Amino acid sequence: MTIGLGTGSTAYWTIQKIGERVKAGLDIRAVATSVASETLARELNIPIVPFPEITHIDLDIDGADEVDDHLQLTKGGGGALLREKIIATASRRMIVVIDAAKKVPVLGRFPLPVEVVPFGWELTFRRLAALELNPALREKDGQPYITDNGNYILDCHCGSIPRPEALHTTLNLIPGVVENGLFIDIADTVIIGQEDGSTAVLRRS
Ligand SMILES: O=C[C@H](O)[C@H](O)[C@H](O)COP(=O)(O)O
Repeated sequence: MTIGLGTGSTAYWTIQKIGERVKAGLDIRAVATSVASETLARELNIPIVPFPEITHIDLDIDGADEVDDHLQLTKGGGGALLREKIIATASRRMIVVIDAAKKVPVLGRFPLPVEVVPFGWELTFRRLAALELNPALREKDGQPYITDNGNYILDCHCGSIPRPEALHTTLNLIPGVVENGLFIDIADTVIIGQEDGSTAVLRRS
């Protein structure tokens, strides 16, 4: 199988486990959704397949920042949303792993990350502000945070998102927006780790 490796503190453990199984003889190859996850995979001797050789991706396993009742997701808290969405939408199946605190009835408690090109980002910022999305430029060490793709992130403190499909379309039609963190109709299965150590599984109907 060809496996998509997610990004973040939850995906980290998935990659560790896959690394253990590869060491024990599991025959898979992988594609990573961030520089950090690719570095980790290489350290664990998980074979990384170059893009020209990929004909299909069987399964993508990733974390999320929020999951709603319809299995729509918010992602990008770690800044990897663009690569994550490219890999997730190219995969036959996507499994999302979260802890129970990330399962919400309606998205919006977690700020929605929007990746934008640095050129004229202030204009893009104003477009988002005009939509009352309350954007904030993500920073690291007092400088704009730079994604693996050389872009900026605007975190939108927009509150409840009752119609994520509509917001997703609105955002991606704005010139300067590269991608947003709403993953619509992409996740097939969500595995929720509960505080008592058990898991709950949600599946797209
Ligand atoms: O950009 C980062 C990704 O979308 C992560 O999968 C998401 O932020 C969840 O990360 P974590 O498992 O660290 O909470």
